[in-house]
Amino acid sequence: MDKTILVVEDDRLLAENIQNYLQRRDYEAVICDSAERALELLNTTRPDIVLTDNSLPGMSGIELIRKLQASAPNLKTIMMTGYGNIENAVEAMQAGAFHYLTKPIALSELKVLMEKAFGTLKLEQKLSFYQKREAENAGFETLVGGSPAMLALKDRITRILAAESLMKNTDLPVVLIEGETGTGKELVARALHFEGARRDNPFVEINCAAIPPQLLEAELFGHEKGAFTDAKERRLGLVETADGGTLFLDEVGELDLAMQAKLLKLLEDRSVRRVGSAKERKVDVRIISATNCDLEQMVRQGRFRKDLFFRLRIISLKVPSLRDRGADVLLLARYFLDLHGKRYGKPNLQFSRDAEDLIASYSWPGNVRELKNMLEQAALLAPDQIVSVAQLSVCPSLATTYARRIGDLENTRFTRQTDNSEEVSGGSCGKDKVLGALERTDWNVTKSARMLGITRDMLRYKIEKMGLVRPERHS
Ligand SMILES: Nc1ncnc2c1ncn2[C@@H]1O[C@H](COP(=O)(O)OP(=O)(O)OP(=O)(O)O)[C@@H](O)[C@H]1O
Repeated sequence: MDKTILVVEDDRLLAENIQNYLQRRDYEAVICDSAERALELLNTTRPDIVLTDNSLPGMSGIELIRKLQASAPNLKTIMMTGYGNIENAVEAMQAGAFHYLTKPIALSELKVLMEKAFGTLKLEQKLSFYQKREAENAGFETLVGGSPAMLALKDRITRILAAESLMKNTDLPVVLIEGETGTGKELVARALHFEGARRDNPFVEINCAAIPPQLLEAELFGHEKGAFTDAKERRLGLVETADGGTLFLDEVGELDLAMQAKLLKLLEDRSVRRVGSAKERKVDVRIISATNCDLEQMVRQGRFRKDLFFRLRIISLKVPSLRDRGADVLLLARYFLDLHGKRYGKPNLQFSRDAEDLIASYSWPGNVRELKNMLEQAALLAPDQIVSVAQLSVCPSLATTYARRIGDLENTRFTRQTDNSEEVSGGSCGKDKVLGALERTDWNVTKSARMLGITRDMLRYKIEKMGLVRPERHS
């Protein structure tokens, strides 16, 4: 990386001193004596850092920083202020400066600051590299499926994106994505972000069910140093991290009422207050949330705020369950078998006829995720090119269904009904019930799964997804 610094200083001697010092350290240093000239030089010198004095003839250094923030936000600016002129330093930082230096300039301090600024730039470049890589796997085409239900969903997403592209600003509407667990809600959220106007900015996700309520506020809104015992440093929250981009709130139905009130405030004021701070900070985030709960029912039960529900559901998307996608089940099964097969060095894996029948007849309570995970195991363990029922039966719940299907049609119907029940699908937002069952059975997964009417695999998945941890016993 070429490291170029533009020094804006009308004291010629000082400017040349700084230039010589930086050049001796292998930096490219260009000097100029006014903010206006600095702006002209931007295109030709393409600096990474602008080091500027404040009192310049014409436009001030602070004004220059403001202009640079607006036109070249990736650039790092550093303000040089007169000794004791702390107001200027504060103003510069508020205008978006990376740092400030007090005059007389200590060259050793300048060196440390340059290293720090270039270190930050490198990290940011790395982040944007990861972001680009992530974007490649997050577009619209990652949503496999051609069933009427999926085509309707894709059509709705396309229409939303088309309408958003006509918007004059990037203040994109809030979206709520509903659907059973594992149906692809996160994939839909990513498609909306990476196909939309905010695609070059961060996509930050948080699973509201996986973080204990007492930690969630600091995680989302950040905290100041010393705000609580473990707050050794000031930390940005995820909302601020997502500034300019999208904040994806997964399992939003798991937020408790106190956090719901804070989220509502964020949606209304577009600002955050870090824990331990009195200051509100403006943020520009697009909020997409997802849930497998029946939020309307939760509103009726007083468990979810009505005003928040309406705020979150400006645009609503429903992702269909896998069992309602007809031939997509096989399409996805072949897609995943191929995907995992290639990963494990087994290209050209195929299903036997029976295996396809079985896949098509099972009700997939864990939806696409269950299918994908099951096929990873099948691909890994496949002894030859044809994947038969025997390889699929590594998934106990599937084996049971198959056994029932061929032995007892009545039972199959029963299984399907059970699998379709709210409890299995997570449609009634089962965290309390899951926890209740686990507590009653002393965390016996088999017994709890039976009690809940779901498979053991499904219960294990839910435990992991909901971040449930068995409490330690105290003797
Ligand atoms: N239509 C699809 N095409 C390809 N892969 C899919 C599709 N739908 C889901 N997947 C894959 O299935 C897995 C689960 O999807 P995802 O995490 O988006 O589901 P979810 O609805 O957000 O789940 P949860 O409610 O548990 O958070 C992911 O690995 C995802 O890539």
